[in-house]
Amino acid sequence: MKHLASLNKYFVRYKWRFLLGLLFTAVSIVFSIFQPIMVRQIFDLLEQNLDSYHLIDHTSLKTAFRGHFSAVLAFYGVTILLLALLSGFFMFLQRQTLIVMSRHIEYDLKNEIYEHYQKLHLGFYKMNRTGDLMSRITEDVSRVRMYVGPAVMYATRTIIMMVIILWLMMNVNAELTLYTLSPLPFLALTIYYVNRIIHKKSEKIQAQLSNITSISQESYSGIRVIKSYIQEDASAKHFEDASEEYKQSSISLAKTDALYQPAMMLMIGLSVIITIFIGGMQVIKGNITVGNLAEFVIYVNMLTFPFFSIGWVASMIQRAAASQQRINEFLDVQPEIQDAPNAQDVDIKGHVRFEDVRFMYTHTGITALNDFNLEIKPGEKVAIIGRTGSGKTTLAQLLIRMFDPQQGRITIDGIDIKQIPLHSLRTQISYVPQDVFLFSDTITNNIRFSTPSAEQETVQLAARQASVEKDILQFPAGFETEIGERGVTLSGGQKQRISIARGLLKNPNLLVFDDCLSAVDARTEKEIIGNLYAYLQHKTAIIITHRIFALFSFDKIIVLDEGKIIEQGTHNELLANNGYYAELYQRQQKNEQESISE
Ligand SMILES: Nc1ncnc2c1ncn2[C@@H]1O[C@H](COP(=O)(O)OP(=O)(O)OP(=O)(O)O)[C@@H](O)[C@H]1O
Repeated sequence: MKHLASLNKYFVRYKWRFLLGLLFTAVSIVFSIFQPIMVRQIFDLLEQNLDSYHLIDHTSLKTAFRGHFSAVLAFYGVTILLLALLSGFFMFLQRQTLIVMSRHIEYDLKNEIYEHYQKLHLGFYKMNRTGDLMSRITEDVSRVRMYVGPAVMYATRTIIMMVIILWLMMNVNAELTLYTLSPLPFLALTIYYVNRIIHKKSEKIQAQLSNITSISQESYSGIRVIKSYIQEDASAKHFEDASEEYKQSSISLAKTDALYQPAMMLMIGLSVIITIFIGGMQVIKGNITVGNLAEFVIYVNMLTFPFFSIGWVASMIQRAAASQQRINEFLDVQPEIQDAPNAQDVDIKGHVRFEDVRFMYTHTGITALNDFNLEIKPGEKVAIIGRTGSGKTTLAQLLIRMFDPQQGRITIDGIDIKQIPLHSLRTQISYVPQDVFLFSDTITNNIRFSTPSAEQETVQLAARQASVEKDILQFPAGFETEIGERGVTLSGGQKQRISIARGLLKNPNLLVFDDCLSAVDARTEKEIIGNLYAYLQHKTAIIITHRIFALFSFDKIIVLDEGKIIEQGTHNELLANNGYYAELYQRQQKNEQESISE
């Protein structure tokens, strides 16, 4: 329950709506309470006047009596109808305030979680599964909404109603009240337990349903592999098994559900029978009137829903508390990468230094960089080459502070990057990642992602510089072509070049290209390198690559192995060195010659 306390700030935020909702609830209940009182008065009137009516022996007097009595009854009937309408109207207002408030809270909470997710460091995403992140922002928030909306609404309704009705009943006859209410706590308990069983079963069904969804999603996206390995039958069997489990659980839930209503009706029926039986005896003894008995039967009916709500609300609160606990676990995680308190904006020129940097991925214990030192002067172009897993990407990630090194420091223009606000640092560095990620949107919007305010011409220029403009213009919708699941399927090389265009559009002084030409053919690679040469003239660039770009005259080439620099120098110096670089170069030359002769 303590976990739900973190939601109190929302009740404070929407206090007027909340208080108004409570007021409407109370008013609606008061109007509904008058109805049994009026019924009692009708019955009592009938009881008191029936004997006198029978004693009248004059026909015209009898007719006048009946006329008068009918008018009284009509008055009561209309009043009861009006009361019911008023009660219903205020109930409508109560839902309009409390349920609408819960929708506002749901919206705020989702945004709070989403914004928090955005601030969290990459390590957090490595530690938690995407499905888990998603279910907290969707399913858990929905359960919490059930608490801030319907549960709060029914709980307040129940409390107010029970207090008023119990007071009224006790005033009439305490003994009858106790007898009448005796089955109702069992009703609350039954509802509570049946609800728990239903929820457990529903959760199992939900998990099975998402399993079915992911099985089908995987088989649709992997349909080419399934077909090429002729695994259609196996795939169908896999789906059928999952569906069978789902069917069994759904049938089991339907059986429990079927118990729900009869159990409720049984308890209500029991209360009514007890009321009529014990109440009847009290009427005979003269302790209460027939009107009181009628009033009691209505009270019992009015109380059944509140008692039913107790069980329902209790299980709703339990589920919401568990969900809020899960949400709080994430909300309590502090981003490891944060702005230093004294961080100051700077205009980055591009003088980069790694000083004795050591970095280990804490969750795996892998040391990706060790005693790493490197200086890149403004305007220099540096290539980073090395075997797979040698730490090249890690180096780039450290520069844009996706992670912070455990030892040593990285400076830009002489300032420790921890002293530069994250936003300023990342705005002034273009990082073109190894894994291309394009959104299901138009090509223009994908390129513009790095600079939302960019003009269309600038977007087109960036595409030209990344040698992808011609490809884009071949599509009927050109730059407005939709890409992604329902749009055009791009080749790996086209995707990489769009990703490069996105990086170039930012036009910063410092750029990092992380192996982003791996899917591009040799001719296009030459073209892009030619374009980059002009583009990068006065900029600092780090180009991470598996291939040697002999055409690009790098100021420095760094060869990494197991997180350490094993060679560095210019192209010619490294060839003369006859080490890993020279070996890689010779292998590459040989491959190129072989492919030409083929
Ligand atoms: N997010 C991560 N969590 C844990 N370990 C990681 C992570 N990313 C990389 N590593 C490990 O750190 C080491 C360096 O990886 P890194 O990606 O920097 O190498 P790389 O030289 O860029 O490799 P490649 O050329 O294949 O991209 C590798 O052993 C890798 O397994």
